Amino acid sequence: MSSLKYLTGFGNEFASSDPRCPNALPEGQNSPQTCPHGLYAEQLSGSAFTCPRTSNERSWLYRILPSAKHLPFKPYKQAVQKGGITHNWDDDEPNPNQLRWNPFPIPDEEKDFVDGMSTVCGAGDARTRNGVAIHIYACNVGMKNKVMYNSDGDYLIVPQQGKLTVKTEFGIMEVEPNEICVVQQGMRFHVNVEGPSRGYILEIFGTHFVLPDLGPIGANGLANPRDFLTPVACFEKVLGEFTIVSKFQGKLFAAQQDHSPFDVVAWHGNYAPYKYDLDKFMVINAVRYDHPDPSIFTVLTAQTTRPGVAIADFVIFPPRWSVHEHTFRPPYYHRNCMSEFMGVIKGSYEAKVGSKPGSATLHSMMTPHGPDAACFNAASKADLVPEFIGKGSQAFMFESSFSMAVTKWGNETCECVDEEYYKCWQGLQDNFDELTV
Ligand SMILES: O=C(O)Cc1cc(O)ccc1O
Ligand SMILES: [Fe+2]
Repeated sequence: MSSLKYLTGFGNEFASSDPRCPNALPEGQNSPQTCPHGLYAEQLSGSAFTCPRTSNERSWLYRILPSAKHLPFKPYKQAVQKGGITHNWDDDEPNPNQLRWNPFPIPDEEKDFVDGMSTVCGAGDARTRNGVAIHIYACNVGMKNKVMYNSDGDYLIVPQQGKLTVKTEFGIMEVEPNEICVVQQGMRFHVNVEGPSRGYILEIFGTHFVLPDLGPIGANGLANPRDFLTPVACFEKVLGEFTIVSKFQGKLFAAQQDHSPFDVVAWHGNYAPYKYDLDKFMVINAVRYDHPDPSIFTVLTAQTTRPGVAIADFVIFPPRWSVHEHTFRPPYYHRNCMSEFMGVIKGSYEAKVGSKPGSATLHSMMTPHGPDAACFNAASKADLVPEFIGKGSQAFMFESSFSMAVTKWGNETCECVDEEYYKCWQGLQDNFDELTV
């Protein structure tokens, strides 16, 4: 059981001060002539200064040394032979096929979170602040004196195997599989792992995740704000060589500094990392007939400027009761004007018999998909008694309004593309009863 403490709530105006150094938060103002304990004041802005209050995000950090004290950045090369991070969406030819990846391999050789990250697909642009990228991480050692920050966007991290200890400037979070965390643009973070670890990352450029509106659902439900956990201030004063890796315009750069960036003694504001336990999701569904759209399972959404249209939604398929009458209960067959990237955290996904943890699928814009033949045949004949589905399972979807390109690594060099995927629909029979026409 972890002894870490957290602040509760989504997007609150938090304030946190490391109890080892009392009264470190300046009172009544953000930038006193001299800060308590000789600290430096530093603002981290997550939105334009002039954003409306509802979307204005910033935090004030009181730290031993300002982030500016580092040596110049130079290009950083990930220790990978194939793959790695890219925003080059013309890396390969467009691929409209139904795609499935067998569980992404975890390397045998030592690899940390930064070097173990490769981009599968994405679209849009970090420079013009509108886009999305999906990455896989597969690693087995903690980052040594290496610390990362993302200048391009926010990371929503979905661990599938192995607990992550994510140390940030704001404090430390432990994130287990079936939990997620969000580390926003600019925040320095360090990832420690306890062994072979793997997961999925949704990156958004240009905005931040919010909770979806609830409309007629009312004031409560889906992911409840009080279940989001933000770390508390926890500083270290460590002198020594630190490598700061910056992801900037889709490329990595590294700079050296002689002190730990985790030297924030106190902070306040509403721009802070958080984690969420997917088991806390309050599931809503049909209780009479028909299969609702999966938007009912949205945990977090990153909206475009078009009302209701997301750069990306994070959607889960949690264990739940299925009670619909005279209904084909699994997902319907469909073609979507959105891109659907799905992964499996544990168990398997209800529409695909035998789908495996650590695997993924991509059904791109207008690419037809739906239950495989085995699922269709079973569900068409099933006795429609109330049934608890997905016990011990958790699948999820990153759904995006962007038409995503698959990278060369995603199409080929990851070496886990399931070339047979299309076959799962080939067994579907023509059941048309011509006698009734
Ligand atoms: O394709 C999928 O499996 C995801 C999905 C699930 C669902 O319940 C309805 C629509 C949908 O796209
Ligand atoms: Fe779908």
